[in-house]
Formats: sequence, structure tokens, C-alpha cells
Amino acid sequence: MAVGGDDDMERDFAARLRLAPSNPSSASASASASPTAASPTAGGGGIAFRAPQEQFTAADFELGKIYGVGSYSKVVRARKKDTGNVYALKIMDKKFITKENKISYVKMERIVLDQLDHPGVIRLFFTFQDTYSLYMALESCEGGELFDQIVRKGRLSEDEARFYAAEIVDILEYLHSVGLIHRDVKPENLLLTSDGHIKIADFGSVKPTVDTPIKVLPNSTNERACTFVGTAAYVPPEVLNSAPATFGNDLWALGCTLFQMLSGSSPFKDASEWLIFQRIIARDLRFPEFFSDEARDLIDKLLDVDPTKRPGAGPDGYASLKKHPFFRGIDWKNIRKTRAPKPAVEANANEDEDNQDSDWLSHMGSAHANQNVPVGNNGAASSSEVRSHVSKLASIDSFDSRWQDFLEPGESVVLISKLKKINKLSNKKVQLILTNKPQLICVDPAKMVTKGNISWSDDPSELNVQVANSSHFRISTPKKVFVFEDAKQRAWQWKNAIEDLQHCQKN
Ligand SMILES: Nc1ncnc2c1ncn2[C@@H]1O[C@H](COP(=O)(O)OP(=O)(O)OP(=O)(O)O)[C@@H](O)[C@H]1O
Repeated sequence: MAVGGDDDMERDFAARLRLAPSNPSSASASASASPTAASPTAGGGGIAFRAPQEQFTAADFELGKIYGVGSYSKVVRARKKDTGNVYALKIMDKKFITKENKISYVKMERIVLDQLDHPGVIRLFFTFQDTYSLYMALESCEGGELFDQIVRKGRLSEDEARFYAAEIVDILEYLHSVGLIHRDVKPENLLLTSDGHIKIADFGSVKPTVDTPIKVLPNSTNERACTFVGTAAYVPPEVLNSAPATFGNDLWALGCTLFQMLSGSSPFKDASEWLIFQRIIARDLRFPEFFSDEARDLIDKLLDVDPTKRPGAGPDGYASLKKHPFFRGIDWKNIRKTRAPKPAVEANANEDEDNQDSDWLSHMGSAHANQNVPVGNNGAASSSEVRSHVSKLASIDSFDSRWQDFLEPGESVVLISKLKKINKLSNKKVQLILTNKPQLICVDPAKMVTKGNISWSDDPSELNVQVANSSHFRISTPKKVFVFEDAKQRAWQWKNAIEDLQHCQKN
């Protein structure tokens, strides 16, 4: 592209973001930025940000490992070469954001994070952009996701879950006190610091209330009022019935997260989003035997179908939640100074593609040994439900231009997921892409390189998929067995999509 074209693209994007900086090149941004800086002021065509818009480039940083890949971003560990400060650099592709209509999410996250000041909220230090990408330098959480702790430990002890739940309550109390509904509370967005404390990330779906003291761009208090945002398994029933967002949404998600910490899996699991929604609407909730009475009672109350009855949403605010017997012994004032549970660390990465024929369920960990939802074919969605879901997913995910590079001309995506590939000693994140060719391509999302294909065959004796539960499945070929975990619980979709393609090829 010509230089002029690049400049135009950058100007055009800045105009769309409408975030004209009033202090474009403040040199003061660093990992030790003052937490008491002034709030931004909207108006006059500019916003005075606490976290400035800088003139940096990616070359000013040493990029390290990928922390995570979101639906419209990649988050990378980055050390600023001159200061040595380490950040989590959230990198967003401008073309993708524009095409996917995510500009309002980016704006919201940027403006809101800029004003928040709580030890449990990821801090934003500065932003910058180049022709193709937007960058947000976030406080780095070295301890990974709460989700990984649950998977690694199988399930958490009641003491561990109580500590994390209390920190989440403390964070939600703060967010709600400043009139913000997070709307995407889930173990993947709850990150651990190096000393094991929780911080909440991902403010793209945040919804400000009309009386929020947080400065937001015009219309954001009523825009997307009744739109479904968030993640299927943690969505409350009233949102499925198009009710406007309330603080109760986050309290429901807290109930789901506490259930997941204690049991190893989310309370409303099924083969497809549609079936999950049916379970949520029916409040099909089954507690494992080993939950204490206090845990059961708290979760039961947080998962009340009436959002105003959830503890924390009533007239006495957070008092009723914090004095629930489950939290007995929590020192609320000093929660951030309390010693955090010892995190389970990831076993050393082992690149070897192990043959894993033996006992694949047991070495998947005990994470799912206590599932409340029965597994097996009973959980399968009907073929037509799955097919329509698959085509919906394909149409959504194949828009993501990042993956097009791995396809041949004319080839299109049938199903794509960010998965954990489970090996004996370690888990690896992979992007698995099923195409209409058909091909099953494994991409390393950190390096954006192909890790290889899973050999395709139309013959089920040479390529078959077995589902253990909605999040775990294995693909067996004569040479290798690949075990995957799909946090989005699409195991049955994978099986059905692959079998549908085998069937189509044969006929
Ligand atoms: N500050 C951070 N420190 C360490 N890891 C982080 C940080 N922020 C995000 N991550 C990792 O990156 C992943 C994606 O980040 P984030 O959720 O902000 O992206 P997104 O594109 O908004 O994702 P989503 O698909 O949930 O909307 C997170 O799930 C987490 O694993």
C-alpha cells in the first residue's frame, strides 16, 4: 500500500475512534504511573487521558510470550526496551475491528479502564497505534487465568474458592459502585497476579448505568441496551429474555464462576449454545454432593431467576453478600493483603505430540470428574441443530482474516476454535481449523505458524471423533490420538462437523 494510503487509513481510524489526545506525547507513562491521576474529561473535541496516547512503535518493545488470544485481540508480554517495564500489550488489528464492528468495544474498554482505580482491576498505562494495529499497554498478570487454575487443579478446595470469590466480590462491589456492569465475568477474564491475587480484565462489553460517574462517550449508556453480550455459559436468564442489563447480571456470573471453581465445570453445560440457553432458562441446576451447605446456599441465591433477589443486588447492597455464611472468616478490609492460595503451575511445555491411546479421560485431569451434567450421547444436540450452529459459527469465525492465510484459494472455514491440546505433560493452545476441502489444520496461535494437519480420511475407521463431555473430545487417526479441550464447549460440534464432512465426501 502507498504511504499516503497508510496515512489515510491511520487518520480514518483515529476519526472513527474519536479519541483525540490532549497530551499526545507524555513521557510519564510507566508501570509505576500514579494511580491518583485526574479523570479524563470528555468534550472540546479531546479527552485528557490518565493513560496517554503515545507515539511509540512495536519496535520499542521486546515481545515475549502470548498471554492469550481474544476474539478481537492478541495479548503479548512486552518489555519496553528503554525502561525495562513489563506490560501485557493488547494488540488489535484495525481492519478486523472495523470489519467486525468492534470499534465501540475498543473505545469503551479504553475510556473505562483509563478511569478505574482498584487493585483488582487491570491497569491501563498507555496506548499507541501504527498503520495496522492499536496497542493497549496493560498491567501484566503473570499468573494466568483463573480458568487455568481450575483446569490444572481439577477443582478448587472450598478455602481456595472462598478466597477467589471474595476478591471477585470486592472487585464487583467497586465496579457496581461506579455504575459499571462488566457483563463478561468468567474464569477466563479473571487473571492472577504473580502473587496469586485476582484482577479482572476485558472491559469491551462493559455497560455503564445512566448515573455512572465514569465519563463515557455519548450514547453508550443506552446503546446495546438489550443486546446479548458475554459468554453463553455465564449469561443470566433475563438477558436471554432481552431484559436490560443490571448489576444482577454480574452476580449471576459470579454464581456460575463459584460453581465452576468448586466443581471443575460450569453449572449450565451442554452440546451447543442453544441447549445451554435452554438449561439456563429452565434453571436446570444440579449440585454435586460434596458442596457444603453454605456454598450450595450462596450459589442457589446468586442464581436466583429474579436478578433483584441475588445477594448484592438488593437494597442493602453488598452487605448481604459479604455476610453470607460461605464468606465467614473473610477479612474484607484486608482481602488484597491476605495470603493468596498457592497457584498450580503449568507443567513444563513438551512439544512432543504424544500418542495418547491409554486412559485419555483420566490423564485429562480430574477437572471434569465431578461434572453435574451427565455426559455421553445423551448430551448430543440433534444433527440439524448442530449443522445450523456450525454454519453460524463458520460465518462468524471465517471473517477473521488472521486465519485466511492458512487456507488455500477458494477454501473456507467450516469450524474453528481456540482449543487446548492436552498432552501427557502439558497443555498447548492451538487454533484448530476445519475447512471445506476438507482439512484439519492445527495452528500455533502464539507464533501464527501451522503445527501440522491431522490426516483427513472419509473413513471413520481412520479418522474418528469421540466426545467425553461438552468440552473434551479426541480425534483418533491410525498414527496418533489428539486430545482437545474446548473452553467454549463445542466438543459435539466438532464431532458432528467432522462426521458431516466425511458423510458428504462419501456421497
Ligand atoms: N493484563 C493481562 N495480563 C496477562 N494476560 C492477559 C491480560 N489481559 C488479557 N490477557 C490474556 O489474553 C486473553 C484475551 O484478552 P481479552 O479477554 O482482553 O481479549 P478480548 O479480545 O477482549 O477477548 P474476548 O474474546 O474475551 O472478548 C485473556 O483471556 C487472558 O488470557
